[in-house]
Amino acid sequence: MSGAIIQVRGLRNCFGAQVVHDRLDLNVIEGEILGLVGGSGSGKSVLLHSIIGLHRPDAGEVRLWQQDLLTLPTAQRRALERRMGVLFQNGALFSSLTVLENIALPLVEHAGLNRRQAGALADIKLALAGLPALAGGRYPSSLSGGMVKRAALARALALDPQILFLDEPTAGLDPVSAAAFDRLLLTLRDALGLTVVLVTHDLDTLYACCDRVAVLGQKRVQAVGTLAEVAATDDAWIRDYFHGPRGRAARQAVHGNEE
Ligand SMILES: Nc1ncnc2c1ncn2[C@@H]1O[C@H](COP(=O)(O)OP(=O)(O)OP(=O)(O)O)[C@@H](O)[C@H]1O
Repeated sequence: MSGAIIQVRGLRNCFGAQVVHDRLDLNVIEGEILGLVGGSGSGKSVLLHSIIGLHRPDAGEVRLWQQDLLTLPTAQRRALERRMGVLFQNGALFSSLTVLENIALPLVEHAGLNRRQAGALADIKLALAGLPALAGGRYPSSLSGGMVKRAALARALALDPQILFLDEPTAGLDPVSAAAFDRLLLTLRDALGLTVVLVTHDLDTLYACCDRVAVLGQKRVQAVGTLAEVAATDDAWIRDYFHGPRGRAARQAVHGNEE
């Protein structure tokens, strides 16, 4: 792992009188899978949206590859955006398009491919996300939850991003599908050299996939480091989260009973 590919400095986000983030700092290291965790409403999604330029912070700075997305001229901003893939919480696929058309869309719109070329590449992304070719002709509403996540992942990978952002990718999946998604993520990271930022409540995903974890709370990053480092932090929420029954079960599933 080399330097920080994402630097968040002094981030402040407010909605009316509600302060969600205040002087929040975070680094994401190239090649890592970083898990973002924290209680409901701690601002994980708002942080993700701030990083990808969907939400303009009230103060502070987000630098991606040393550049501030929000101050770049449009063409440069678009170029930087193409280096990021995003899987939103509900998949956010267009319901009136087939899965293949959903994946091909960014290739037509942002990479300037014709429909035939985009379709051929979309087929490859579909396979990369572990979906059978037949799924390409189906509409999102006819897919299982796990397949929707994979279709959304295929679309997020359409433009060969270097950073992948995932907002609760395993939410709503049964444990077997969630574990399969975790394995797919690790395979893709290793094969494609991706950097991954992952918002999750899923302790199994954290233990199975993440190199580091950042815990949001009290408007900041309360702790960041390896799972072992973060789990050892003296903080009430972290203690309950990592050392409660679910945390113990997730840790044992990966490490056995050695602790
Ligand atoms: N567009 C908005 N307008 C007003 N308030 C917002 C908006 N977006 C987020 N918030 C508020 O900001 C806070 C943080 O929201 P966010 O969705 O980032 O939390 P989260 O940590 O992702 O929560 P969860 O784990 O429940 O998904 C919440 O109190 C939310 O109501």
